[in-house]
This record gives sequence, C-alpha cells and structure tokens, in this order.
Amino acid sequence: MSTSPRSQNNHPPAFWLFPVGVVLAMGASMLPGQWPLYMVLALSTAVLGLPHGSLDTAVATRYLHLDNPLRMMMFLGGYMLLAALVLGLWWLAPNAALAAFLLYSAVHFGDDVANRLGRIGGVGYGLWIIGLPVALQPTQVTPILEMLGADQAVTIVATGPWVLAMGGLILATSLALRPERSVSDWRDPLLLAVTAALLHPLAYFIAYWCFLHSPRHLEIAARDLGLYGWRERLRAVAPTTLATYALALAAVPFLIGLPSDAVLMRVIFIGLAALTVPHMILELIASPRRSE
Ligand SMILES: CC1=C(/C=C/C(C)=C/C=C/C(C)=C/C=O)C(C)(C)CCC1
Ligand SMILES: [Fe+2]
Repeated sequence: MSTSPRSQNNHPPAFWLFPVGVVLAMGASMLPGQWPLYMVLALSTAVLGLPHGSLDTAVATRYLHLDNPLRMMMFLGGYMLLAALVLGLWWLAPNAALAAFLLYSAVHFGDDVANRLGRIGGVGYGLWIIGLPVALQPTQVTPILEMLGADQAVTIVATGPWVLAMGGLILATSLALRPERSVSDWRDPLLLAVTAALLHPLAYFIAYWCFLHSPRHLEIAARDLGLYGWRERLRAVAPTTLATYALALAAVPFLIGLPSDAVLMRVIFIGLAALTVPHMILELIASPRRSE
C-alpha cells in the first residue's frame, strides 16, 4: 500500500535508469582487456553523458536572453574561451588542473542534490562520488590519472581515503538533518559504494555519469525549458552534441605521438574538465531561476 502509483510517479526517470546502468556497467567491466571498456565509455559518454551539457545552448537562450545571432555568438565565444583557458591551465600545470578538476567535479555533482541537502550537503555528496573510486581502486585510478598528464598522480590518489571520509561524514550528517531528503539521496550513494568496490573505476563512472547525473540533469533542465517529448529534446541537443563531437575529433591531431589509450582518456576527461567550467557557470545563473 505504501507504494501508491502517485509516489512511484514522483521518481524521475534517473531513479530507475541508474540501477539499470549499474548492471550494464557490471557487464562492461567484465569485458576482457581495456579497449572494450574504453569503447563503451566513449560511446556512452557521446550518447548519454554529453547531451545534458548540450542543452546549455537552449538554457542560455532562455536565461541569458540570446535573442539575436550576435548575442548567441558572444555566448558561444565566451563558453569556448573559458574551455580554452582550462586547456591552457592543463598544459601549464597538469597536476594542479587535475586536482582542481576532481574538486570542481565534486561541487558540480553536488548540484544533483543541493536543492534538498543544501550546498554543503551537496559538496559532501560530490566528494563521496569522486572519493569512492579513488580510495577503493587506487591501483586502477593512478595510471588513468597519469595518462591525463599528471606526474603526481600517486600523491593525488593518496588523498582519496581522506576525501571519501570527509565526503561521507558531511553527506551522512546532512542526510540525517534534512527531512527534505529523497530516497534517491541515500540509495544512490550506497549503490555507488557497492559499484566502486566491485567495478573498474571507468565502469563506475559510466554508471554514475551516464545513467544518473546526465539523465537527472537533462530531465530537470528540459522540463524547465518546456521540452517534454523525446523528439523535441533530441532536436534541442543535437546541434551542440554534434559540434562537440567535431571539437573532440579536432583535438586528436594535437595529441599525436601519445599512446592511443592516453589520447582517448585525454579527449574524454580533459575535454570534460574544459566544458564543465562554463557549464557550471551557466548553471549557477540558471538553476536559482528554475521553479523546480
Ligand atoms: C578521470 C577519472 C575519474 C574522474 C572523473 C571526473 C572527475 C569526471 C567529471 C565529469 C564531469 C564534471 C561531468 C559533468 O557533467 C574517476 C571517475 C575518479 C576515476 C577514473 C579516472
Ligand atoms: Fe553535468
């Protein structure tokens, strides 16, 4: 009786998608060798992860009033400039850029729950998400961070258990103190802990980013823009998603000479690091103005 149709309908699609993603990621992490998993990562990033950021052009059109082509060009120019600054920082100081990326990703992931758990509770949630694979799979995370150009990966990874403990403590405290918490706010961190303990860190990342973070954000942002149907949503994200694929491909010639696994990791993760900064700044402007 407790699960009336109404309470079931209250769960957003990501509530169900995420456990499905965990099972799929489990399959991906059992594939032999590293390349099949890398390919699943590339494909799911392209198809499921990126589109939530691609909605940024539509979000900006509404909240930055991009009502003429000049304003749109200025927005796109500013967005690309911020991304280029991150790439420049990565070039000059890869260790600092990587450490900063892990931290601002935690803040960004915290936005998923901040409207219920508060800003600090959100940061705890984000630190928990980043800390889990780093603390539980250090020998698998270190070489990936090295592929991203960090020569201090061992030091960064050594902070994992502390980050995880701090995140866990903040998250548990805010879950206990905030009656607004939803089932998802404690179920997902527990499911993520199991996933991080059992799966390859990249499979863990696929489960979280492609099956929880991206669909959750996409649902909130799309509803806010009045986009309800699949067709409408696809139309809204397609041009920016395709442009991002082109940018990712354009980055490859700059990485020639690196091993091909490092090229793929850099395009995906340094690319995400670059796009997340303008994405977060836009969200900072848009999210307080959303009604939900
Ligand atoms: C590189 C790397 C990691 C971090 C990934 C991050 C931090 C991704 C951030 C993505 C963002 C901010 C997307 C925005 O929507 C893990 C999973 C710790 C372990 C494996 C190697
Ligand atoms: Fe995001």
